[in-house]
Amino acid sequence: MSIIENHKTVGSPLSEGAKLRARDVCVFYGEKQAIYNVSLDIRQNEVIALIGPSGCGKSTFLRCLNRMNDTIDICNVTGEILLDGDNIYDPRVDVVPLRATVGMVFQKPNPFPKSIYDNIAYGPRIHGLASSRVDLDEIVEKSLQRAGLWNEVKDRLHAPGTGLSGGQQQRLCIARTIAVDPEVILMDEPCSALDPIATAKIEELIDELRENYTIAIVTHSMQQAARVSQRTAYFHLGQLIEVNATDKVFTTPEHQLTEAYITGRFG
Ligand SMILES: Nc1ncnc2c1ncn2[C@@H]1O[C@H](COP(=O)(O)OP(=O)(O)OP(=O)(O)O)[C@@H](O)[C@H]1O
Repeated sequence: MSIIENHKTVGSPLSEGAKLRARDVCVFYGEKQAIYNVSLDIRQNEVIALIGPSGCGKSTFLRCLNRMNDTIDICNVTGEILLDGDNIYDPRVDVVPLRATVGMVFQKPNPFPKSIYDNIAYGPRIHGLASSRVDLDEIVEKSLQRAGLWNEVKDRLHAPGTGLSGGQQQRLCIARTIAVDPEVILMDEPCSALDPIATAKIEELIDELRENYTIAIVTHSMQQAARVSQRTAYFHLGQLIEVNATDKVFTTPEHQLTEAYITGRFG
């Protein structure tokens, strides 16, 4: 029997007082199963990194956490995901406010073809978060400040967002996520399109954001996982193999598959 058929998750996938709890989550694309019975808690104000070889299901699992997989017709999710104890897959849940509370930043910066100001103001307008122009101005400024972009753009708020550098665009997308008052931010390889300097800025920002938000980040870079996260979850062929404190995962992993991956024997 292969290791994977026989595996039991090691580490501590469950915890007290978690912000998000995934229980026995399976994901299917049509007939094909991509995630197998994953149970994992994500704690308040932590950065958790999801790592593993290409195709192991990191992004699929991340997208379960704010029902982004609902946008893929053939995708079917079973199991339970609780946000502060409430099942986000309950049919009564409206995914629009859910995706504001559990926001997402994608691999490639995707600003709207609008001004910097309107990129940030768009969400608060739809969600009715500002009662006046002054309110809206305040949200825009605060979000850009939290995303570490305010000083670079405050004199050109009405210039197109697409005119910013790649790293600035990604911080704009983070500011846009922040503007609708999220509690959790999901990041799917947010630095893979960025140079090392822009990457360092986003990593610094992730560390600052942890004070106010809970963050789950998918990354291919083990150095990045080590730099930004407190816990790391290792996925392999759709299964959660190990979750532990990040320094433990990278120094004394409990599972031989984790060890093989971090030492570069596959992946
Ligand atoms: N929209 C889709 N339709 C069908 N199959 C999909 C779809 N998205 C992902 N898959 C399949 O699900 C499995 C997990 O893919 P996923 O993208 O979640 O992995 P990943 O670990 O994030 O990979 P990578 O590191 O390459 O981005 C793969 O076998 C992939 O081919």
